[in-house]
Amino acid sequence: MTPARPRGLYAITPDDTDTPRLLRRVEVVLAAGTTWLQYRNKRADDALRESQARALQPLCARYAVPLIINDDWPLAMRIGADGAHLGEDDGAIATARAALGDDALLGASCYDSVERARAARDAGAGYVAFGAFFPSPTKPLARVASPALLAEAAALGVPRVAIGGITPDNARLLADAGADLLAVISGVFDAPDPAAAVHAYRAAFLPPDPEASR
Ligand SMILES: Cc1ncc(COP(=O)(O)OP(=O)(O)O)c(N)n1
Ligand SMILES: Cc1ncsc1CCOP(=O)(O)O
Ligand SMILES: [Mg+2]
Repeated sequence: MTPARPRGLYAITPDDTDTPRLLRRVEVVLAAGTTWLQYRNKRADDALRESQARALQPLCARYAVPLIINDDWPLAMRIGADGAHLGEDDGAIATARAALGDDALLGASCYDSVERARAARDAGAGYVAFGAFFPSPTKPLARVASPALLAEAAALGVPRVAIGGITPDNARLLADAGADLLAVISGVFDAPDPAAAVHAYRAAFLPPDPEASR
């Protein structure tokens, strides 16, 4: 299942229907050091989602970054992606686990509920995601979660992902609260310098820089 304790940035693609541009934007983020990449595109139709996901595969492979497909585990299975991420409307975790096999990265949205996370883990989720922790420009109506949830979920024994309105300025609060991965769309892809943003998110997992407070 999920390899030992991944930590860092879990970048999620923006709704970009221009495939060459999407690939250019993603490559900057991969080169800067994202830990995982999720392909998510709410503006693409099925055919475009499949072709974009397939185009991202060799790029992710070049940087040794796992590619996880949002919403659609059959697409992940068809193209042999590294995994899938499922929310409450995206099908049963147990069905996806049975189809994708033990090695797939399989994540479940758990919103603000540790009970939901426990059930997802028991059904085969390899990581659990909570949020939104902060107002999200991408999903303004997302359910709200409190950082204390991340510590409560530690006992589940699977990586904990935080999502929703995460910026370089609030990232450390979530890392310190127990998040293993910070899932981010706008904070990375809408940043004036996406590579610098990736570095800033990664820094949230490092000891504080004593020079910064001088
Ligand atoms: C890592 C991660 N966490 C949560 C989500 C949200 O999933 P879902 O609730 O299905 O919402 P959509 O992303 O489909 O709008 C996610 N995609 N990734
Ligand atoms: C998919 C999703 N689920 C909860 S918030 C969110 C969007 C995250 O995007 P951003 O990092 O721009 O807030
Ligand atoms: Mg979904």
